[in-house]
Amino acid sequence: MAVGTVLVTGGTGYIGSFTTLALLDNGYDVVIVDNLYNSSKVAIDRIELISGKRPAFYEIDITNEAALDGVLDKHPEIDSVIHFAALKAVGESGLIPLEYYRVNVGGSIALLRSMQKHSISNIVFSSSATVYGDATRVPNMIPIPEHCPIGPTNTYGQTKVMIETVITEYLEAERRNNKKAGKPYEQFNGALLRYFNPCGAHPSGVMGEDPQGVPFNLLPLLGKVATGERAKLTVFGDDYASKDGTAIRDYIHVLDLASGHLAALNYLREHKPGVRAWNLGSGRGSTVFEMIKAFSKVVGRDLPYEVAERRQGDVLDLTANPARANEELKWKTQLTLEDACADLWRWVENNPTGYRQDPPAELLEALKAKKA
Ligand SMILES: O=c1ccn([C@@H]2O[C@H](COP(=O)(O)OP(=O)(O)O[C@H]3O[C@H](CO)[C@H](O)[C@H](O)[C@H]3O)[C@@H](O)[C@H]2O)c(=O)[nH]1
Repeated sequence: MAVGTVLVTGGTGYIGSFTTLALLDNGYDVVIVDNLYNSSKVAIDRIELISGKRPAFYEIDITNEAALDGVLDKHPEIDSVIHFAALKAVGESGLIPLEYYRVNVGGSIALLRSMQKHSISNIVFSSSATVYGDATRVPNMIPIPEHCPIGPTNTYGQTKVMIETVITEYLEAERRNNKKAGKPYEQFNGALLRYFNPCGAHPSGVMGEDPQGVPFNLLPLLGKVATGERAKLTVFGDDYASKDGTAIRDYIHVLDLASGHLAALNYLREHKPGVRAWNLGSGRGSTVFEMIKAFSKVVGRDLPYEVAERRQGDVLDLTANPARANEELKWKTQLTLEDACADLWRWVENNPTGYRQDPPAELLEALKAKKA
């Protein structure tokens, strides 16, 4: 029998698909809802290829409360939710803020309302380190602990803060109201997972990030330079107060990030802590130049770049203090930057069009041999 059944919203996306894989590999059953806006259904085939298990899937928009109700009616076995479904492009969020609030905040409210109607009371939420904004504005806050003051610098980050607030106030009210009425209340629990910079792919080379449009994150762009799809990388600013002038981020392998979700879910179920935020990062900062060097090394040649102006809204340093997750969730990153670069390159080199083509036969053979 399954350990439990989890509704994963946005489960065909990059982090959602890897978390689904981690859940299936650890005895959970999974039901995915996703509108495929920035993802592909093929991710489900790859999850099955690797895990031997297929999650249930419903093509549903997170803002459609009636449709969510329908899925929860059909799956009374669902006892927890991991919520990824959202729009996530920082630049775009400033251009169409209403759409970001409608989908991200409105979608989360629809989900919580549907959960409430179906007495599902555990939620793990995909938040972001972007809620901290420029942590260098506060003395002694790098590496960033969870008590660092919140201060997002863009609309996308603002939606994450608002969703954290909605989840917190909702769950705390449920606990309070039920306690007052003499009813059980400890079942209402929430994890706010603030991720730093997710990267990497599955080591098999058959599963990775497959954004539908033009990527805007550093590592996917470096991948495109390596395959020749882009002539060079543009480095956004070399006049930051870092050792080489480029900005510092805490890059975390997507497999580690996925296991962080599993650890948080297990913690909620076991310890019933109410609502709690955890940073998911490695605690190690790397500059843009260090990333170019690390990725060039796995590709086997120097990747071309040019330095341009800083990108608007970028901050000097987003490095996690992951001590709380290390201690409470008994979770810490296991994989290195070199692992992430090697796995990303294997994915990109073998699947230049992402999920739009089958992976090479030799990768499938290797996967089969490994499973046998
Ligand atoms: O072409 C590029 C792309 C990025 N960078 C630099 O590389 C670093 C990382 O940039 P990413 O766009 O990969 O990541 P961000 O730190 O900007 O973004 C992360 O934080 C964001 C909020 O700040 C969102 O949460 C986003 O999903 C998450 O990946 C930054 O210093 C950026 O300036 C470049 O130099 N050139």
